[in-house]
Amino acid sequence: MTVTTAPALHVEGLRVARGTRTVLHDVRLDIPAGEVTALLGPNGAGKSTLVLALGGILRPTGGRILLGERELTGRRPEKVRAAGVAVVPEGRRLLPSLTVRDNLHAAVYSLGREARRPGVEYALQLFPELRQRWHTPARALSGGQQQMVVLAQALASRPSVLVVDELSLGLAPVVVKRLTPVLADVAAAGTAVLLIEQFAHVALALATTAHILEGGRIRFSGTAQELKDNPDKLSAAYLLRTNAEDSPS
Ligand SMILES: Nc1ncnc2c1ncn2[C@@H]1O[C@H](COP(=O)(O)OP(=O)(O)OP(=O)(O)O)[C@@H](O)[C@H]1O
Repeated sequence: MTVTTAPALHVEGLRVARGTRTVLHDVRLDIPAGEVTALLGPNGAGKSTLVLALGGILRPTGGRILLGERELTGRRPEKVRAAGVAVVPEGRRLLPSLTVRDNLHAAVYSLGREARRPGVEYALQLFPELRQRWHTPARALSGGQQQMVVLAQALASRPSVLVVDELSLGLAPVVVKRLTPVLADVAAAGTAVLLIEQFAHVALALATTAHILEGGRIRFSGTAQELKDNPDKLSAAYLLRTNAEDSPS
């Protein structure tokens, strides 16, 4: 596989408010090309807020977001996306009455004419199962297939950076096992992948570097191996759950 050197995403001193309350304080993260970085943390830690800020949906009140040398802070979502940062927010929905084909075509519509077809082809190489469901309306797909289309939509733009919020939420372990190698392959091909998970085992199995966000602050940054070797460093007990049956209902 050809490894390209995509720029890394750098987050420095990021501060983000929801309403009048600051929920992210001085967040610093590097998301390097060519690997998966995990961001773990309990409910309400601010993970989804960070994802929305990275995607340009929430405007930071302080700090910077850089793609390589390029300033993305305060840019609108379409500009962020055009710069090469694809964000899959938690619970992203497809257009239910549109087919897989039309959902994918809608996602690549804003790309240049030449990039559309190769983008869709690339996404279908990663998820060949979608060819069999090509003319199926999204509402008739299983949860796992819907998540595949959502990831395919993000990957069809061949992003330099892919941010995925709660990949495994609501999915059966067998489906998660199907999806996670795709993220590993995408990273191995040179993309910077940030995987946000409430359940540590999924993310730590893929990640090189891991961060723990708690109360809107980064409490740990180190190797994923360090967290696997020292589970006590995962400060919230439920981060240690090892399968979906343990998920809080
Ligand atoms: N729309 C909103 N308006 C005001 N406060 C919000 C809003 N959305 C989230 N918050 C608050 O911001 C903080 C961070 O929430 P966020 O959703 O980013 O956390 P999270 O780590 O993604 O948790 P979860 O896994 O539960 O989504 C929480 O205290 C939450 O109550």
